[in-house]
Amino acid sequence: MEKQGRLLSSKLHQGRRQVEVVLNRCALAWKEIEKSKRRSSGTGSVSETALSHAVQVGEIVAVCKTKDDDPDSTETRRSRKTAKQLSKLYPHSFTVSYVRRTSQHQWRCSDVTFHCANQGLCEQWVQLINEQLSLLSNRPKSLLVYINPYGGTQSGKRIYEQKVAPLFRRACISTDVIVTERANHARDHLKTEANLDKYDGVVCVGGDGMFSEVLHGLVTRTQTNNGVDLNQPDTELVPCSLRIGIIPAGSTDCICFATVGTNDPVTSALHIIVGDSQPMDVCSVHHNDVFLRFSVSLLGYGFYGDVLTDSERKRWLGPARYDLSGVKTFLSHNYYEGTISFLPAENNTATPRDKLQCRSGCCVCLHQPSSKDGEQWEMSEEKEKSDKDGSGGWSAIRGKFIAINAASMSCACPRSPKGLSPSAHLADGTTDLILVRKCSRLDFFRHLLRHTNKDDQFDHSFVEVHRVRKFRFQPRHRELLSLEDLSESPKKTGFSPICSARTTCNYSTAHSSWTCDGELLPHTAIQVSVQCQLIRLFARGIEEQQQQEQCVFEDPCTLWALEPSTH
Ligand SMILES: Nc1ncnc2c1ncn2[C@@H]1O[C@H](COP(=O)(O)OP(=O)(O)OP(=O)(O)O)[C@@H](O)[C@H]1O
Repeated sequence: MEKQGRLLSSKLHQGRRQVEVVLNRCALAWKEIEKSKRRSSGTGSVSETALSHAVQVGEIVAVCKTKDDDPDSTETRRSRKTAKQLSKLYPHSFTVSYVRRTSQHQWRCSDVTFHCANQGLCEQWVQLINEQLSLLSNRPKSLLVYINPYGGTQSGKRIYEQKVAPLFRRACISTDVIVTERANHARDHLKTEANLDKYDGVVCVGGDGMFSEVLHGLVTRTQTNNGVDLNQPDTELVPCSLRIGIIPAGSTDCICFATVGTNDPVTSALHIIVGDSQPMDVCSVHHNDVFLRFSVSLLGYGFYGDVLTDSERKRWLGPARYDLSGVKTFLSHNYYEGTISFLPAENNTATPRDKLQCRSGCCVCLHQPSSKDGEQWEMSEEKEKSDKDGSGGWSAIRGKFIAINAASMSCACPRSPKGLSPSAHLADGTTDLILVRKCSRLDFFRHLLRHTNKDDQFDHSFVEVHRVRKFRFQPRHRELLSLEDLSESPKKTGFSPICSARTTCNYSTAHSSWTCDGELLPHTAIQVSVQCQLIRLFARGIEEQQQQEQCVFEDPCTLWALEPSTH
C-alpha cells in the first residue's frame, strides 16, 4: 500500500492485540504490532513476521460503529470479559464486515472489530470507509426479489429470510419481496407490471425454472420497451440493463453453479452485495418465425429430450425421477433422423476441445463485442447473407442422431463436474453444438461415462462438436425406429435389446422433443440464434484457486511499507 495512496492509518486494538490499520482506495489492511518491538523501539515500526490481513474495499460488505453490547459482535460473544475490559480502556469501536473466502468457492461474511480510545478517530474511520464504499457505483441499492416457495425442498422463503435478508440489511440494500403464488407469476409481473426504474437488479430465489421465468420476463420487457419484435429470428435483441441475482433454492441450480462455482445462498447474496457482473449469452429459439423460448444452458434433442419427457410423467418421484428416466431412455436407445444446419463461429480462436475453461475474467468472453455492431459479428452476418445466396457460411449435416445438444455453458453441476461441454463459454456469443450419431449402446455408454471422468468426451468417431452462432434443425418425419430394428445389422453391445420394433413397446412418433433449459418445446423444427451477452448476472464466473488467493492478499509487502502512524 503506497504511502501517497494511504487515506488513513492508525494504531487500533483488535481484541487484546494492538494493530496497525491502513486504508487506501483499494484495500483495508491490518497487522499486529509485535509486542517486543513496540516496547523496545517505541517508534511504531512493525514486525516483518507479524500476521497481516488485507481486504479489498470492493469486498467490504459494510462498516458501522459498534454498539456497546452488540450481541452480533463476534468478539463480544467470544469473550464478554475481555470485551468489558477493552471497552473501559478503548470505549469506541467500529466493525467492518467483509467477504471471506472458504473452501470450494464459498464466501462468508466475516466481521472484524477495531477499538480505540478516541471517538473522533472511530467516527473518522467509519466515515472514510463508507465514503470509499459509496464510490463503488456497481453496487445495487434497491432490488426486486421473487421467491418461489415451492422450488426444490420448498425452503426458498426460509433461506431468504434467514440467510439472505440479514446480509442485504447489513449492506443497506432495500428490497421489495414478492412470494410467487403460481407458476409464471414472476415472469408475468416482470413483463408488464413491475416498475423497473426503481431497481438496480432482480433477484430470484429458487431453481433454474425460476431463473428462466425472470430471464423471460426481463428480456421480454426490455424488448417491448424498445419496440423490438421477438418473433423475428434475426432481430438483434436489446441487452437488459438490470442484472439478475440467483439465490439457489431449487433442485439442480445449474445456472448458479456455472456462474458462481457453488450452490450456496450466502455466497450468492455476497456476490449481489459487492455488485459483481457476469455477462451471459442467451439463445433465442424460434419455430417458423414464431418465438418459442430463451435458453442459457442446454438445448437437447434425442436423449436429453426423451429423459425430460419421461421424467415429466414421473414428477411424483421427486428428483429421483431423472435417474429412473435416464436409465429407461438409455436402454430404449432411440435415434432420430433429421438435418442440422449451423453457422460456425469461425472467427473464434477458442474451440470446444481446447480445454480452455471459462473462468472469472475469461479472456475469450472479454474479447467478444457485447452488442452486435462489433467487427466479428458483422463478419458472421456477412457470411450468413452469402449463405442465403447459396454460396457458403452455413454447414448442413443430415443423419441419424442419438442426441443433439447445444450447450451455451459447460452445464457443469455437482453430478457432472465437467459438464456436457467443458470448454463452453458463458459470454462469447456461441453455443457448442454436440452431435452424437447413431452408435451402439456400449459406445453411447462410453460417451456418457466421459461426462464424469477426465477423458475427452468428444474423442469418439460418432461424436462431433461445432462452436456455432446459429443453428436450425429439421426432423425427418417418419416412424421412429429403435436401433435393434435397423435393416443393417446392429453392433454387438453386450446388452440384450429391451424392446424392438417387433414388440409393442414401440414408438408412435418419428421425433423426439427438445428440452430447453429443462422445459419441453412444443416443436421439433427450430431455429436458434445466440444473442451475445444479452443479460448480466450478479456473479463473476468461477474463480481459479490463484485468483481466490490473490483476492485475499494483494501484496502484504507493499501494504506494509508503513511510515510511523499518525494516530
Ligand atoms: N408459487 C408457485 N407455485 C407453483 N409453481 C411455481 C410457483 N412459483 C414458481 N413456480 C414454478 O415452479 C417451477 C420450478 O421451480 P424452481 O425452478 O424454483 O425449482 P425446481 O424445479 O425445484 O429447481 P430446478 O429448476 O433447479 O430443478 C418453475 O418452473 C416455476 O415456474
